[in-house]
Amino acid sequence: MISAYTGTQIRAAEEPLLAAGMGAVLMQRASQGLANAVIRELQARGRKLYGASVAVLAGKGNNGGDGLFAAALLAARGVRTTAVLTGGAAHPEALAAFERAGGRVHILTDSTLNRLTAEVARADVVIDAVLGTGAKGGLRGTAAALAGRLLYSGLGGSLVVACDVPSGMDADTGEVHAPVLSADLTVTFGAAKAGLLADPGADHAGRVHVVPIGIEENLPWPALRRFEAGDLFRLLPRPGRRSHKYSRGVLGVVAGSADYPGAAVLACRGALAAGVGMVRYLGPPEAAQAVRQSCPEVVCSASSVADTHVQAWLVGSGMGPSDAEQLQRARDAVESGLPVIADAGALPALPAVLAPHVVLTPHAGELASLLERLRSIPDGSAADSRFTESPAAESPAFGQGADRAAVEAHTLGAVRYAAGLTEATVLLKGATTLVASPFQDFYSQADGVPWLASAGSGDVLAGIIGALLAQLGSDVGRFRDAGIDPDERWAAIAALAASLHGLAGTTASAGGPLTAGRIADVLPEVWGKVSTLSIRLAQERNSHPHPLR
Ligand SMILES: NC(=O)C1=CN([C@@H]2O[C@H](COP(=O)(O)OP(=O)(O)OC[C@H]3O[C@@H](n4cnc5c(N)ncnc54)[C@H](OP(=O)(O)O)[C@@H]3O)[C@@H](O)[C@H]2O)[C@@H](O)CC1
Ligand SMILES: [K+]
Repeated sequence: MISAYTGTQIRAAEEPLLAAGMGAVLMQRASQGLANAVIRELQARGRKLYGASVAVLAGKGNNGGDGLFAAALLAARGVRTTAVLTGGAAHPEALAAFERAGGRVHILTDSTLNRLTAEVARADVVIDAVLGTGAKGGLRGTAAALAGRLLYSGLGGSLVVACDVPSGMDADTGEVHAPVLSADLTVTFGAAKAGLLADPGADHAGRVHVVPIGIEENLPWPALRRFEAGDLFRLLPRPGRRSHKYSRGVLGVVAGSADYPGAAVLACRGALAAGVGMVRYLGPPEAAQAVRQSCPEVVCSASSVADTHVQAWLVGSGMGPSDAEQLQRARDAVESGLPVIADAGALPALPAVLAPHVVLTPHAGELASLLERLRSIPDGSAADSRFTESPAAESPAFGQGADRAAVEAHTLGAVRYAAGLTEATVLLKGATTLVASPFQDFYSQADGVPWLASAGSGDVLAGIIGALLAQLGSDVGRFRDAGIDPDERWAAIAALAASLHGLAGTTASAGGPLTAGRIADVLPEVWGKVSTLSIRLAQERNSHPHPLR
């Protein structure tokens, strides 16, 4: 499991060490880790250190200090190093060390902007050390102009390495203040920052590499977590010798419509591939017919929710506002008190306030609509009072209303806000999938590939979540043993499903396009390989000195 923290949490964890006079030691560890990472990248590209060129963009704070100390270490190894001071001043000791090591220093001003842009663009490696966790907002003035020009003209073959965070990215939330240099690699100190694991920050972070600096014991409960293969291996269900189809979990599926029978098929295929003991499908004849043809394993009927014995429900995929009977079933499923995954068409039809065992799975547009609907609920309901108390309500993105772009720019805030308002578990689909529990536990999974953005992919994900809810929903001990609060297991289950879906999508794509049905086809094989994968990742971690964790 990878744990990520806000910049504020990291700074608080540093505090006791700073008070003990260890600030310089922390910086030395950080800059050594950064320099090592740059050396590894150059060597991986077959470059000799002697003669390679590194440009460091250094702000006036400690982030710039890390960059300058790292560049000094590189200069001592024969790397040609140039520092561009973006804030006039620089961390004094780091600047002195850099100059002693033979680095060249330039001050960024309006008159040096053109020349320095060209010089930086020629470097083999650009270290972005303008702003770190102490930043307020994004790059300003000539620093913004330099970044803008580098982005506009392209950095050619330069490798961009962000020091701690890409400058202009909010370490807490992943929000970005343009212009931000997109990094190939972010070398981050102490622990991963939450913003690196949430879009749009993750878009700019590249690979994330954590350098331990000795604050680990002071870290609090993480702001965000990410499951890895080993966690999947530990948490995914496996049938016992005496298991039977009912004990392994039965999922009820209320999905599809006469217009969209395919959604019902894909949801059922996702569920079957994710190990559920049995699927019972309820829906209109057109969709039931399609399900029977594609999935003879599924038991189809037109009965009511009350008459159908299951452990969990999947509702909403492929349903529209005019599918009155299906929508009533969706509401009945939520009323039943059983775990529910509510997707697509069900989202606008459910009560405003739900419960943690209801998992909502909107994409950004659907989440914006949901937030708008909740905003318009009259009469100071419970949801309304939380709206004004929520930190996200202070954000211009949500205080004045939400649209798709606002949600995409503030994914972590949006998902947190939605979970708080609805009291449900909310999974926001995207390149990085975020899950928030109403108790404010967060997961981020990014196991997939862009090809997963295809029609029907979300229906398969709904099926996988439903299958895991049916199998794991009552298995409180499994989560407690893994250090997950049992009350938070719904978010963990949704994150596990998102991870499986991403891994299966990656396998189904094999570097090229995929169709949604293929995700379900390869899922059993991916599930089987999770244990092998977890062992391989553990081996890689042991051979790699500073893994992301
Ligand atoms: N604490 C430690 O011991 C360790 C810290 N570490 C490192 O320190 C980093 C945090 O350092 P930091 O706190 O100095 O803040 P940092 O991110 O460099 O920037 C703040 C500076 O920039 C300024 N500024 C602010 N916003 C601005 C803007 N938009 N545009 C322009 N300027 C802006 C602000 O000045 P102000 O405006 O407040 O006068 C201030 O001078 C952290 O990310 C990690 O890399 C590691 O070495 C481990 C040990
Ligand atoms: K930075």
